[in-house]
Amino acid sequence: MKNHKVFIAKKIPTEVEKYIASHCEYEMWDKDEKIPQEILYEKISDVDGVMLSQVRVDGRFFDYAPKLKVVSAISAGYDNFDTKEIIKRGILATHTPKVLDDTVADLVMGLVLSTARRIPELDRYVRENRWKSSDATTLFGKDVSHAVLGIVGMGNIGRSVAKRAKFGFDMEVIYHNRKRNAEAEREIGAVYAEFEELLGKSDFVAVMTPVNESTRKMFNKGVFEKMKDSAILINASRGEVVDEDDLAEALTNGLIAGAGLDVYEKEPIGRNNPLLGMKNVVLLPHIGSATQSTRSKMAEIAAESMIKSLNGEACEYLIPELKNAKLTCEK
Ligand SMILES: NC(=O)C1=CN([C@@H]2O[C@H](COP(=O)(O)OP(=O)(O)OC[C@H]3O[C@@H](n4cnc5c(N)ncnc54)[C@H](OP(=O)(O)O)[C@@H]3O)[C@@H](O)[C@H]2O)C=CC1
Ligand SMILES: O=CC(=O)O
Repeated sequence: MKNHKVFIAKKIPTEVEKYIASHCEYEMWDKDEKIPQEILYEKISDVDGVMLSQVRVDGRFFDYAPKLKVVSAISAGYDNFDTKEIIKRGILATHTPKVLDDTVADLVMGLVLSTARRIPELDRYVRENRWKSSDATTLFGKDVSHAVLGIVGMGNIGRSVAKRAKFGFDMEVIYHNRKRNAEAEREIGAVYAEFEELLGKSDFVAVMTPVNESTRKMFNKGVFEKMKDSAILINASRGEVVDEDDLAEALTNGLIAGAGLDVYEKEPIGRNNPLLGMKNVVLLPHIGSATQSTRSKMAEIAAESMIKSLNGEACEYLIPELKNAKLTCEK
């Protein structure tokens, strides 16, 4: 008899499903589309653990899951978690940082290159049979090599971006965090800058902070005014870190030159979003960690974390707020 019952709110690889099946009774939402909220709330009514991503986990969620002990996010970001409520209810919460750093950093550099050299725009130009001469100055872009990259949020992913920028493109890397990152300074030669200094110096500003009280709408009109008018904003963190109305205005009025985005205030993006009509913007559908291999590893870690937590074994992937509150998985 298996002791625990869990619900997996998202399709996961078969190997990971087998691993869960060997430890628990389980049910899984195995469709590609997102699970409807009413089905999720029904499915969690008698489970001890749940694995999910991009679902709001708050008091209401817990009210539908009276037996719940563990919630395991298949993502590095856990801004969907109401951490105060999690601590109040004594629930264990885990996430999947680090395993996706290289994959997300590759995509960030992809956004840097595709905005700077206008790759999606010029791909359309060729397909639409508008190519007459490669000498036309109207096709020129900006250099990435040797340019200044300002990283706001030099954490796990920020550091992987910095490595690529420094050692792959010989960029000058500056960064801003609330606390200095000694490892990034020592290993990569990244130089700490105050926020305003970074804005004024950077050719590319890459945002890699979580969304929290200190970062929500951190990038707004006042900030765009302090950036170079030739600068490009890259955001693969969370849409809420950028005021999207102010960004659209800044791009229209030439306060900044372009943007490469993987994340938005509303996802999927609304059909009337003005960013859709701008050719100096490259838009991706929140796919930072979306490779087969990385998503499989994330599901594996999330599953192991859930099972270990349910069994009262040590788990390194507890969210930092629980570690800070001295909560552990161990019985
Ligand atoms: N597009 C995608 O698919 C993905 C997006 N993400 C997003 O990326 C975020 C970052 O991930 P990860 O690198 O693992 O997280 P980390 O926690 O390792 O790094 C976050 C960094 O942001 C800094 N930070 C936090 N608040 C501020 C602030 N107010 N000003 C400046 N810096 C700040 C932190 O430093 P300090 O505390 O010293 O300020 C820390 O260095 C995730 O939270 C998630 O939202 C993650 C994975 C995939
Ligand atoms: O956005 C994705 C994540 O892992 O966080």
